[in-house]
Amino acid sequence: MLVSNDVFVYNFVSATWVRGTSMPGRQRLFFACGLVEKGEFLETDGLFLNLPVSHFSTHSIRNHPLRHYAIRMLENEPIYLIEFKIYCSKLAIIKKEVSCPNCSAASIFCTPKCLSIALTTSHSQFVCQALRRLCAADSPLLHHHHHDRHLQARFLVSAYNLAMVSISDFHTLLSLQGEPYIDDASVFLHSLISSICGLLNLGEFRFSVELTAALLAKDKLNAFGLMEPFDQDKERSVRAYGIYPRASFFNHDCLPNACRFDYVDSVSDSSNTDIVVRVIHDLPEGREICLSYFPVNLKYSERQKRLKEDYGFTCDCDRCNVEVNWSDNEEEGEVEMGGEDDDMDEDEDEGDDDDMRSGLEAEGSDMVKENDDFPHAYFFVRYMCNRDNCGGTLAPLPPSDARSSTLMECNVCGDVSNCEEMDGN
Ligand SMILES: C[S@@+](CC[C@H](N)C(=O)[O-])C[C@H]1O[C@@H](n2cnc3c(N)ncnc32)[C@H](O)[C@@H]1O
Repeated sequence: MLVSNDVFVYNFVSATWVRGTSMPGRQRLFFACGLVEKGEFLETDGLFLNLPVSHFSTHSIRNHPLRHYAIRMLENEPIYLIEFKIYCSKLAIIKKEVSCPNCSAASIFCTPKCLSIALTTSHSQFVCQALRRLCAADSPLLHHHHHDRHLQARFLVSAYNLAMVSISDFHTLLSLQGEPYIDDASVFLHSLISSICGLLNLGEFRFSVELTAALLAKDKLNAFGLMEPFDQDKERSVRAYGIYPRASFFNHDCLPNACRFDYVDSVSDSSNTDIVVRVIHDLPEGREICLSYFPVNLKYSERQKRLKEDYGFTCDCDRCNVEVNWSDNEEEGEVEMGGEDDDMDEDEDEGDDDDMRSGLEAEGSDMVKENDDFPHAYFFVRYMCNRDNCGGTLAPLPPSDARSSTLMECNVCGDVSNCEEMDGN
């Protein structure tokens, strides 16, 4: 068994997943401790992985430049930040909004009841006052700086509120990976929070620039971005960030064996913000279950840059170990494999793909073939969506009646295709 101390065991559907700390330099991973069949999923139970994002209708989501932060810690009332307002979390779609009477410019709720619940939790007096002051703050630095500074300030207000309303949830947030790094941004944000909130009494924690920097680091390394709906003609942007404490234990791999789905726009109740992680293909016992932190079709240099800058590590996954030896031209070759601009065009590479497919299928579900110049070609053919400008990853729908599904769903555009047809059966 690949686990040592700090082990947590969860049961999901028919698979057992284990989180342990055994790998050198890598911590708290999910491991399959039995065969995990393709499509099986880490089921959100509406508790720790459930992150309601918005109560807007699909139409208004599309037309609203939403960006928000959410913290949902266990059963704590979540906090949602969208642009410069805080939204409640109760319902996915509401007809009429209710504003907080004290900071109407900053916070909106779905019903009066929801507002009254929030007043003792996510929208405490502290948050209400801090938001009012933050909206009124006319710091040239805020205007000067990136728009992200506002979002970070909102995140900090939410995080510090957590320390006051649920210390155990605050502990959970602080237990996530991410070391404090004191730089100009954290110093600026800490003094901003100090100026609008005063000296916070956080019990066992000392309100300090170190703590602010630690919170910012947790956010940076662990927040999940929930994207705007897919639109073939537009670049997709993030509309929400959320911290899902347990889902954030998944490490990254450039050829992931699991991928994340959300159904923000297609589910009409509050579970529309559940995160669902599904494995892409069967996994043997002991295999680490990894996600890709960004679309899988990025080039080696782009992936390394993002992982270094955003997550602070150098990736040495199997795919990177092959691509590190590629010349720039070869790298270009990979990206253009399917056409001019990052898209797959199956026709062009049909012959090669077929060879690769049969070779790898004969080997079982392991995608990496040693001594091959392009061992992951199969992955792109089989598991990358080929819709224009999509770049999503395909995973089978969950198994039903003990049978694996042959339907593959794209985690970006939502298209469902039949893999038997793809295989020509
Ligand atoms: C969302 S957390 C993943 C879970 C984390 N390992 C933990 O123990 O909580 C992201 C961080 O995990 C580490 N990480 C994730 N994937 C990694 C990989 N392939 N190699 C090395 N470190 C990785 C990096 O420090 C990254 O910033």
